[in-house]
Amino acid sequence: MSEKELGKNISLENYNICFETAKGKVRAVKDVNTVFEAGKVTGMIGESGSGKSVLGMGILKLLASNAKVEGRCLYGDTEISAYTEKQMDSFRGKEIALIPQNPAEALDPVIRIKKQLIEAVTSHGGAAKAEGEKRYEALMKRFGFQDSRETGRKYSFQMSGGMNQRIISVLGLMGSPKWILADEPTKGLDAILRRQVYGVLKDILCNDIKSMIVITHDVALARRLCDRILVLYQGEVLEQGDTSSVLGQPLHPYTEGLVRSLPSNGMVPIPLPDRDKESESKEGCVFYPRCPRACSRCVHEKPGDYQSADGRKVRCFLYA
Ligand SMILES: Nc1ncnc2c1ncn2[C@@H]1O[C@H](COP(=O)(O)OP(=O)(O)OP(=O)(O)O)[C@@H](O)[C@H]1O
Ligand code: NI
Repeated sequence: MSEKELGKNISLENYNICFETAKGKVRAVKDVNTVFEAGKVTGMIGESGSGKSVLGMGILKLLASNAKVEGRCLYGDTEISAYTEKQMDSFRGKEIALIPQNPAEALDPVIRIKKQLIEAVTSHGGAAKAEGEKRYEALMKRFGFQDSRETGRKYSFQMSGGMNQRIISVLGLMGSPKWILADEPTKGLDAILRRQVYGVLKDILCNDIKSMIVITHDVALARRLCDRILVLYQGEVLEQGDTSSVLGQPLHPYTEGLVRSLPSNGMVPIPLPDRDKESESKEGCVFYPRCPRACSRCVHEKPGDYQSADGRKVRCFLYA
């Protein structure tokens, strides 16, 4: 596939996001340096609150108004973090489309399905109406809606969760984007729906879009779907590299713990933070209070991103 179809690499350089709140500053994303490669699926994993969604929404510039961003986000050589809202508006959907976590929130309950889907591509002066109609028909069939006319007349509340999930996938694909950013596509779904969503993502990967960012708690899903993995903890990317090495032979003690906590590996939980260690240091490694392999250096010094022999980057002094 050509760059025209694959899109361009998304690079983050010294990327930081903090929120100004009544209680002070919350640093949600800290010193991220990474490249999401076009043509690959990159998974962002990590526990709740680790900054996965904030990082994803940062790329798309969909952050709350109290957010402050430092550093750069590039699309190819273009600094999209410097784009105006208007520039971003035509960039989203056309280059990178979001498949949001919650279909119910993404769909407008008072507009019929078909109208919403067509407007997604015609309202920004993008595609012509006829073109939109054609794409709508084709995508609805692909996603298993045999009667696209009947379904198109419905409202989202008249459909099941699984149907709405497929509808927002169609919505994401209407603008023929190069990239998909899927935020927790399987969160809160039962096993059957999870399999369905996985099938939908696989289908998109086989037929339409090769460049994807998938945000998930679900390490098993990440292992099956992703070429590359970013492991987040308290806003930092602690380990990044190919899925097989990161999940197969984890290097960072946190990744090690995550992998050992999987049901298939005996569900050994990661120890909770050590209170004394927590109060001991604020400037050291973020994982220090929970780390079974910490050394004295981790208390007051922040590790950098060290490159391992197989090319992954690990934010841990063990690999300095
Ligand atoms: N508008 C905001 N103002 C203040 N803090 C915020 C805001 N939005 C997010 N945060 C904080 O940023 C941190 C990262 O949140 P984020 O939603 O990215 O986590 P996550 O890894 O996606 O978690 P989950 O798996 O639960 O979706 C959290 O501590 C959250 O409370
Ligand atoms: Ni999230």
